[in-house]
Amino acid sequence: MASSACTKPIFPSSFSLSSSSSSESKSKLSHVSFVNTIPIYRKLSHANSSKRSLAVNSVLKTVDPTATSVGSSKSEDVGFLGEKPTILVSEKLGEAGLNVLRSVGHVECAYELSQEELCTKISCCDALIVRSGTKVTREVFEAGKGRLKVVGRAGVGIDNVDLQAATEFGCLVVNAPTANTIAAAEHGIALLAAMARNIAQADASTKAAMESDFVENFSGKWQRSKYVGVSMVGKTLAVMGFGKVGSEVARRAKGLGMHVIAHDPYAPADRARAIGVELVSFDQAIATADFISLHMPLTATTNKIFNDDTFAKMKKGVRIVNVARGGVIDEDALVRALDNGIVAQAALDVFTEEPPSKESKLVQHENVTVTPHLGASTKEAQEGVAIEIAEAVLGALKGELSATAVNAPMVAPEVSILNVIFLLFLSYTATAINQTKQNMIGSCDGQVLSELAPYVVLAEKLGRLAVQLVSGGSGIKSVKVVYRSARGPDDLDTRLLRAMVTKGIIEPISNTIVNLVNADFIAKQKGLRISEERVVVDSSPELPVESIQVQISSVDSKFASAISEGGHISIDGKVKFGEPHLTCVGSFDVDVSLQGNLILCRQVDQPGMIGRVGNILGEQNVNVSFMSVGRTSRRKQAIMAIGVDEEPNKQALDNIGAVPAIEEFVFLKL
Ligand SMILES: NC(=O)c1ccc[n+]([C@@H]2O[C@H](COP(=O)([O-])OP(=O)(O)OC[C@H]3O[C@@H](n4cnc5c(N)ncnc54)[C@H](O)[C@@H]3O)[C@@H](O)[C@H]2O)c1
Ligand SMILES: O=C(O)[C@H](O)COP(=O)(O)O
Repeated sequence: MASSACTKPIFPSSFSLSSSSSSESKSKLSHVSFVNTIPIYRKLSHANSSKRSLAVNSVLKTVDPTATSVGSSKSEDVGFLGEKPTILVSEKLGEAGLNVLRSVGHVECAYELSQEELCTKISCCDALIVRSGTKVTREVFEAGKGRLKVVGRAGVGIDNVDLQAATEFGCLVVNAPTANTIAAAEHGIALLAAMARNIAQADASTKAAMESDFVENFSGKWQRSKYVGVSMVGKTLAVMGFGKVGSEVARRAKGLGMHVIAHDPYAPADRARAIGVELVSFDQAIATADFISLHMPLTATTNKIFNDDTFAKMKKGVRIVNVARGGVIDEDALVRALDNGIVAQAALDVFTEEPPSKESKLVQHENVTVTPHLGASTKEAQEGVAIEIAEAVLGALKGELSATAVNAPMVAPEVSILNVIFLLFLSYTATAINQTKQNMIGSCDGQVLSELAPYVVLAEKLGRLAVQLVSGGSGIKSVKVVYRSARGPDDLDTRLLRAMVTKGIIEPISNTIVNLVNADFIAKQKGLRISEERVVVDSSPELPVESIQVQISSVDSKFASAISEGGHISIDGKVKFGEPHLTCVGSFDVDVSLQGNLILCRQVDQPGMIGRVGNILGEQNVNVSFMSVGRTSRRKQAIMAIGVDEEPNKQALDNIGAVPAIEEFVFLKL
């Protein structure tokens, strides 16, 4: 059992305020010293109530006016006041990173802890550093309550960290997203070649023959004909997920003389072109590939995306490599596909359950090569992630904003209205956002949140809708957000709204949590250019924003009517009666409350359409919440926007598509 003796926490567990205001006209918030490690957005001036601005206090020193005593383990000249931080490292971390941590804190390396041991130790720690093997559950955050300030994930995937719990307990989670990219790509290529040439099987057979008492001179076991492989040159490799790792795999496969295609609905086409890779649809990729290499994140959309249906569409004899996440493959379906020969071989570094159970038919399958999640395990990558994460964790402990923060902390409402804004970023659903809004707004003293809150919800929903209108195979590169407002640029700070549009666009297509801290960083990392335009309109300056328009350029749309005359996907929204509404799709005016889900149909304007679609939905017990029709002119083209509480099943959607007057339709989740 782990020791439970604790040294003093480096910071008190609650915020303390030191007010030194001499002028009533200045906000008390500008005089607050936050005795914590939470990145804070500080309100610079509140003197002119019509001018509201947010500013990032990028290196917020943690000044505790009460902390004056100097103890023997004080850490000075490194940005910490009070005791040195205690940092628990629960999985092997590169020495260079450990040295960075040791230079400022007490570092304890304790590997293979049980959950109980981890919970005991964590109550004495300010920071925890893990890889993918430690499950950082709600219980861990509960045990670390009041002390644990930051969890550092020395790698990319954060699926082993309960982000919601981290957020609720005010614990920042940071990762190291770039330092192991090359290692993962190299491992993908290593598995590809090993699989094509049966390296693992041949190695095992040859060694087994040497150990056997029954063979002499390898008689019958020098299996040259059994392990004839396949060549890679000239073969088609489909890279599924053309992000950091996928594009490096593609680059290397080109060097091996392979014909490389890629599927990634959100990758910029010019990045693919630059590497000489053609972006294709999912079906085209899997139907034409001789080899398929998986590099997408595990999200609700990609979960078991390789299943009986998709294996059936593959070329017989295809070979599959997975160094992404086990969950993107239905493992039972893969066993079936291997048994019936659709998949000739698979090489897997990752599994739904890690380590897999002893009974796993997949791991035991003779045509499967496995490694125990070694993608990131090179000396170089481990040194790289160790330094990257050590710096991120120490920065977070000093109160610096981290570009690799994947959540944001929840703080007491009385601290700052600006901190409350973070809460909106933590809310994954509209309901949660609304609840948060209801719970928090009343207790806040500023106006920034209360006036922007409904627009924050609108901005995220417009982003979420717009990205769902992009058809597969085309990359999103450029997004423009147009704000129509009666206020001048100085009176409207749109960073929060821009971040929410970014969140709405990115979160449905990745496993990245976007917040105010990391929105611009994530957008840049994904090659997404978000530009903004403000149009001054003649309306009430009481409203911060009259309407928001989200445009996505140079992409095809699943719903052609969403393309405006300017040639881009374009949707507009407004806040009406405190609720977000969709007011324009492409060139069609509509008016539908953005709640639940949405069906957009284009049809020839004629009587009876609302009834027909309403009946189809009603038959499937789908409740229509709102409906609006916008048309070019009488009896010409019209768009019907239908808000629905439930998700219609396939039958209902097929029936809508079969209505003769309906020319196109799309179902969108809000
Ligand atoms: N085995 C290992 O040790 C190891 C090491 C590093 C990364 N990884 C894993 O590899 C994966 C990729 O990592 P990365 O750093 O390249 O991430 P990334 O975010 O840079 O790239 C992921 C790409 O997948 C794309 N994508 C999202 N949804 C998709 C879909 N439905 N179909 C196709 N593409 C889709 C995204 O647009 C993005 O371009 C992650 O799952 C990560 O956890 C594993
Ligand atoms: O997500 C990642 O970074 C990889 O899967 C590596 O995980 P690891 O740090 O546990 O090797």
